[in-house]
Amino acid sequence: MADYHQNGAVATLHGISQVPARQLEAQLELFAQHRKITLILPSLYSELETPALAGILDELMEARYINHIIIGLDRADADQFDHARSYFARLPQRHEILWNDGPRLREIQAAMQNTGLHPSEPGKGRNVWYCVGYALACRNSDVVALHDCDIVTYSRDMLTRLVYPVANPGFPYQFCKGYYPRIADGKLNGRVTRLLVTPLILALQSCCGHRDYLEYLHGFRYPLAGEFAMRTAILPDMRIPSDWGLEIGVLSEVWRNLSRHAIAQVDISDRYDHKHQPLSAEDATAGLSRMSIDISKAIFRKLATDGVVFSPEFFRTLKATYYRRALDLMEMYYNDAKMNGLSVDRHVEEQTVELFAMNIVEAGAVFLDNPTETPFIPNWSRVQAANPDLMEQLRRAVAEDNAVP
Ligand SMILES: O=C(O)[C@H](O)COP(=O)(O)O
Repeated sequence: MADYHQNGAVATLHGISQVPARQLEAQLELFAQHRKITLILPSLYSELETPALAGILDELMEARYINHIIIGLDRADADQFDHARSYFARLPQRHEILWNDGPRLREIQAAMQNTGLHPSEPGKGRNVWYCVGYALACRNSDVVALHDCDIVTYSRDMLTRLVYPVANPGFPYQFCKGYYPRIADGKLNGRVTRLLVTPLILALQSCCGHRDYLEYLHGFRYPLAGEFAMRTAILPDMRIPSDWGLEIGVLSEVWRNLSRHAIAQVDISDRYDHKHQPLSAEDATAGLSRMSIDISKAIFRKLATDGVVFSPEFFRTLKATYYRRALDLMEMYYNDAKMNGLSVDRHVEEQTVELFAMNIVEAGAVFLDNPTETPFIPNWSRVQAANPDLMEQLRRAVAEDNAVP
């Protein structure tokens, strides 16, 4: 049974739903006549070979309220790009593929490198950043939504609910983040959200005292959800992290740029499952281990800009506080899972918490040792100022790549 609790930090739009999904969709189709909606899909070529993306396309074919779909394609050679073009051809909406590894976009990336504004590392952040630049260059959208391409439990109702709050002209929201429980095969998932982000925020609240930013972050029911929608007008000023801090980085940018009254989160599904990354306990440069370090750094950096002073002693105390909080939460997750007929492996969860505790100290050390590190890719307003032609070059390059042979 869904509740209707509001935490006061950001508006929460629940899934108590007495409104049939098709009715919500019909309303959205009306709003979409005046607020054009673009969907960004950051994808790896390998995802085209999965049933998850095929299922997403089946659903998107019926999403008539979407005006334009922009697919950011990473790790594809020429043959794979050709295959991607025929793969996505069944979408009835206008759509283009950004072939990030193709010669035309490579040339643009090289030109960007000369201005010193190029994203430092490849990955989802860079992919999304180019898609955002292309969406702005097209000048044909009022709302932009984004979601991952590995969602196994996808239905277009998720997209409808995600977009609705920013497309409805009667609502004040400029940014909306999705939330849901990550459960599958009788298991409680969402390991980084449950075992790192929530206890880390609680520990930081204990160590730093009250901070509006921490209260805001804690208000999100699934802060790592990759599903969000926003008014296009806020995109040019948004800096996007190139590493795994993408989701937290976007929330931080929204906190900096918008009033709280303009921010919402929405229940988009009763159940969510996706591709699971390995924990990668042996290798801190991969899997959830790397993710936990990038996310911790993203939060520390944001707090530093809010005046928090860090030291090695602080991080030692934080680690101890985090560990205690995480163990307390583990108990709660365990009992919650049990009562709902789900399972949680307490031993594995505890090992995960031990790894995350070490990674918090590691992230703190990296933060202290690299005071000038900026993993943010510059926002498009700055890129426009540095190179006013770039957006148009990007638009032309994508048009040529996608032109019928
Ligand atoms: O959301 C998360 O916590 C991470 O993406 C990991 O998710 P998983 O445990 O469901 O793989």
